[in-house]
Amino acid sequence: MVALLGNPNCGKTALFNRLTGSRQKVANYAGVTIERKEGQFTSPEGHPFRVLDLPGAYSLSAHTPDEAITRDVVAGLRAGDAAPDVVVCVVDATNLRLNLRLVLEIKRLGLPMLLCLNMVDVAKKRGIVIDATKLAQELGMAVVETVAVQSGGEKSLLRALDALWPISKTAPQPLAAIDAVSVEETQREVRRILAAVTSDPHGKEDRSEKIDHLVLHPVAGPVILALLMFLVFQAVFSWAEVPMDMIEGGVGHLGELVKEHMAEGVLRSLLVEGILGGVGSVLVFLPQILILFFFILVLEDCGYLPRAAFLLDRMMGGVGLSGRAFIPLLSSFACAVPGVMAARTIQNPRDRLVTIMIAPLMTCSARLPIYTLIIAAFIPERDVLGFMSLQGLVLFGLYFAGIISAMAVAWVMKRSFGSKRLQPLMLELPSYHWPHLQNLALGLWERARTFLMRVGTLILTLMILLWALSSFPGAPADAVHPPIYYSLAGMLGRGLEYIFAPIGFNWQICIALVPGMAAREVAVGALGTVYALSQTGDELAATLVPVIGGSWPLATALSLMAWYIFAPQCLSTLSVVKRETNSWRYPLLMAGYMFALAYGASFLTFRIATYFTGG
Ligand SMILES: Nc1nc2c(ncn2[C@@H]2O[C@H](COP(=O)(O)OP(=O)(O)OP(=O)(O)O)[C@@H](O)[C@H]2O)c(=O)[nH]1
Ligand SMILES: [Mg+2]
Repeated sequence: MVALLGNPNCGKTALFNRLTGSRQKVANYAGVTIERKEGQFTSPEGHPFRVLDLPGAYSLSAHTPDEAITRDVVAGLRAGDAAPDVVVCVVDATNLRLNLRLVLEIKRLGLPMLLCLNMVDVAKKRGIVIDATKLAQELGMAVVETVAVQSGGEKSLLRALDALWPISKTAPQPLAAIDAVSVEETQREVRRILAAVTSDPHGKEDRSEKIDHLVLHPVAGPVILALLMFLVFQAVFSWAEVPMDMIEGGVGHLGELVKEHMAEGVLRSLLVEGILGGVGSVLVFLPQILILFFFILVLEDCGYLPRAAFLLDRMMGGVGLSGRAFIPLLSSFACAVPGVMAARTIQNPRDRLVTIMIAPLMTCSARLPIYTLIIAAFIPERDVLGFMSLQGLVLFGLYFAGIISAMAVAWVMKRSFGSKRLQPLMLELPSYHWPHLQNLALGLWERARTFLMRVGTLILTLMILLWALSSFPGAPADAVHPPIYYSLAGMLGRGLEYIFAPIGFNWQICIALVPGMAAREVAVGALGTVYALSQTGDELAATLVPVIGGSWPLATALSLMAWYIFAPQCLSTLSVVKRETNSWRYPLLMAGYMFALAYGASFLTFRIATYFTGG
């Protein structure tokens, strides 16, 4: 077993992916990997290797939960995991000064070891010269140069691993032996080695500094950040229009085809109303999700994200959150599950807890379909001030409302959890680089795949289930309502209506809320099925937008949007919170406070909107 170890953001995962052909997440900021990941490969000489990718660590005296994973794995302290046979210590060649301390610490473990000077391409470009032979002598281990982002850039590492074969097992020294050496002593050693092997121990870089001068400027910085965010939401609406129309047209066409060629009956209803109506209405949101992720991936890969964290640190400090919370919160825009897990990189346990608790208030991508559906149905396609689309603006507002409420909740929680001390933000600012196209394409592909998998499995299953519940039992002979009204789902919806009528939800929406607990976007699919089945007579199953646009009052639409800003019911988030906090207390508290907020916000929205629209 080979373990890849090193400081955060030095390219361990990129190297792991290159060796094993896996597709673990690689991005240009510290703290991307937060779990141990295992893979395997066969070396050029045919030896089988197992390899571990680990979270980045600054030192073996772990300060955060993700660093602790790394420490425990290399020291062989993790249950069910033997200590690695070989440690490949990956270092960022442009930042040897910072990286060497960990190398020296790991060396004291006494395990067979290799040093991997990664990012030598960047180092060369910047004129940093490192004498690898000398470094190998100084450290007493083989040193290889790699470029983890180029195909073939891992060859030297493979050769070095083959040279170590066969590898015998060595037990690591106890960690106490490592802690015994003082930090000053280690630093002295680092300086001595640096002086011996490099011509330019500082490795200054001006391009990144120049960009930072503008991007981190106290006035220009926040303006740029705001503009960027704004651009993203505009793009989500305007760029997605054509592909969305195409998908919608395709699904509609398919429905027509089925109707033409199948006799009316249960199976046809399942296919058209259950599957195409439900799954199709979720599927159309693929383009918007991909556009949103295109931007997030580009920002991630070029190195802008930690700068944004830096800019927002003061704002977040105002509510008692550390800038460290930025990346977990940002990940939550994709889905709260990775967001909650990314909170492991936060040192202070209270900060970490507050970050976990507010992560689901960030608008996850599963909410995007609901928002855009309602916006498309109720917000006119108009320009504001000549250049902003009103729809994009409303979407921006909804995301913004999520952020503001998260900040408010954080403020309250910080107060009640009783933690006042604020940790200064210590964040490494990686150098900028152009996004790697391959990375980007892979990231988008992964996103599309996860989404389609979800649609094909979870959502499809729920849709079929919902269709069954909505179709049986059938309507009585003297029915005045569409058959779904008398079905099991109809009864459930009408039962829930007692609870939700005060906030303006009709029984159709109430039905959709239930499967929406498993996955929020299912609510949209469910509305698709419910309304397809609600139609009486021979009407064609029209697309959802005109149907709800014609049948809901505006106040209901606004109230539903407000509901989903908080949308308390996401089972996978609650279960990951249970896992990460190791108790039922916090997931229950989370569900409780979010339900209360959702109900309250919807109630207010509905009442105020009803008042103004004269309902
Ligand atoms: N130019 C260049 N870029 C690299 C190289 N290796 C990695 N990168 C980039 O460096 C960044 C960090 O890579 P990761 O593989 O995520 O780093 P990591 O060590 O796994 O980071 P953590 O998981 O946060 O500890 C990414 O943007 C990569 O594209 C390299 O050899 N050359
Ligand atoms: Mg990594």
